[in-house]
Amino acid sequence: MAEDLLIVKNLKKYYPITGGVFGKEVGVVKAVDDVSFTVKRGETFGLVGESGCGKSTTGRSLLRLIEPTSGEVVFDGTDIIGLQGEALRKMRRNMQIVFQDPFASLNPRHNIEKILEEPLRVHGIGSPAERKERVRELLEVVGLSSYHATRYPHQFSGGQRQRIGIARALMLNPKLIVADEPVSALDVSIQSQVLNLMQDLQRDLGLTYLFIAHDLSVVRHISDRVGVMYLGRLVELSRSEELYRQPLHPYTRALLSAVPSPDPDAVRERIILQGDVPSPSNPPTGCTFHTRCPHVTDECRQVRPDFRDVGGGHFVACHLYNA
Ligand SMILES: Nc1ncnc2c1ncn2[C@@H]1O[C@H](COP(=O)(O)OP(=O)(O)OP(=O)(O)O)[C@@H](O)[C@H]1O
Repeated sequence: MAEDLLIVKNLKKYYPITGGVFGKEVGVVKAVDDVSFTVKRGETFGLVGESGCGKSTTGRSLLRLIEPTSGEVVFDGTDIIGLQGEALRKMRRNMQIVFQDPFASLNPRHNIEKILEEPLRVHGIGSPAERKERVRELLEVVGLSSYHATRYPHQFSGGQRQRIGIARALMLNPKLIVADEPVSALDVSIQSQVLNLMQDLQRDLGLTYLFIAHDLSVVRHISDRVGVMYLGRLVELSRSEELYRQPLHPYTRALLSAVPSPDPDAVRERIILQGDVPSPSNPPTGCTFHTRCPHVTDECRQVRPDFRDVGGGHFVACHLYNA
């Protein structure tokens, strides 16, 4: 069995920008622009970056909820980009998503039983009695009770709704869960409960997570490895402890300088990013971060840095680390 459950290679998603009376294509938004990474079986890969950097588009493209413009996505040994019809449907059972806003993703007119049963019905799995049983089982697994099955989404708190979102994702026994900002809408006190639940489920069910967040402190403890995105590209990728101990890319360092350190004696440089994130429809030449980088040189303005392994699987796209 291959170690990598998911291999993403040169993934791109460009959205056309149309204009004029004839709706001609006048440009493109490079939401995801040549992203490559792998996720090992059983690991949690955190994908972080500011709003609009392309995290969600990456997560959805690799589930084929959005059609990527180009690239390769190999899941469990199968390139899923070319899959259609029944083959795609079968593959999708193994890859599920948990959304940020559990309320928006749950049909308010359906009770929990109907919501949770739906994936099983769609895939023609089990008899009505077996499906009912599975719903009750999953409610217990996510820390709710079987009597919750007859209630409606509005009767639950935010944290409970996210537990329901997680139960729905688990109904088909997936191998991979893309968790797209699963705790961002929750109170801080509830966030850690949901994160702990996700970690317990990962251990008990052997799940693999792609965990998307804008907040580096949220992914820190849950992730084995972390990829940092900026303007549609990965700028740094490394094991989680290493990224927090020794961030290399000036963008990662700036993001981390805004996160309070658990060590009160740690002296962190304060980096204030200049200006706003440029538009992904007109990204800067060379290194796309150069317009905001405190270390910018002429080379950065002209030459796009390679995404290089600087040792032990720590990748960075920055001219500061050229050999
Ligand atoms: N359907 C679309 N049409 C055009 N542009 C889009 C579309 N969806 C996303 N974009 C643009 O693509 C870029 C990446 O968006 P994406 O939602 O993936 O970012 P994100 O990092 O997940 O941000 P957020 O956390 O705010 O969702 C943004 O500039 C966004 O405006």
